[in-house]
Amino acid sequence: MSKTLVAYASKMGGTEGIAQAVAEELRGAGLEVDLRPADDVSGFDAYDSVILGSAVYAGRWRRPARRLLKRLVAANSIEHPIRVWLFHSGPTGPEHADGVVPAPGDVAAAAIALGCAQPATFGGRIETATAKGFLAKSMAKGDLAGDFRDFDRIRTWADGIAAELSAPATPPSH
Ligand SMILES: Cc1cc2nc3c(=O)[nH]c(=O)nc-3n(C[C@H](O)[C@H](O)[C@H](O)COP(=O)(O)O)c2cc1C
Repeated sequence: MSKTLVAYASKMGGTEGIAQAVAEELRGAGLEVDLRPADDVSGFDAYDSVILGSAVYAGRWRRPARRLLKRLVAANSIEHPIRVWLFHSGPTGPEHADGVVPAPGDVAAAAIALGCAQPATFGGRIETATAKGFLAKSMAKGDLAGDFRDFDRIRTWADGIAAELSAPATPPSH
């Protein structure tokens, strides 16, 4: 039985909530799923598919997600092919939340190496109750404050992955 890893790097819990929703959706579709913080993944032997997501801070992925992505590129091989989907969460504020955040260069390059799609962008969250650090706390009082995670969109994205993972493998065409 194939198993899917949903891994995430989150500082204030917003991206963790997205990863939880993705994992729930896949489980609801009958798939076997492990949900883990990116820095708590020991290896990929048990998985034939991985969904990796990170919060975006100052235009970059969080370090545990960057590290895991590098390990994923190294682990993916003809002997053990791993199907990969990426997402990131960041934009907040009514004017930005639906926008696409381009993949940081290292992430874009890794997606090409893995042969997977560039990361899907989901809106982020900055709220007083969960903000960590001086900058986030002051942003939580400004125009960008709020929870802009669209869980319908997130679940629809996860449903698409579940459908791909559940589809019978296509035989090679000759
Ligand atoms: C200091 C700081 C810098 C941020 N930089 C970016 C950024 O460069 N791009 C972006 O889209 N979002 C940025 N954000 C928004 C966060 O990505 C958003 O709040 C996200 O939901 C945080 O995820 P987390 O709760 O999983 O840590 C920033 C937020 C803070 C507090």
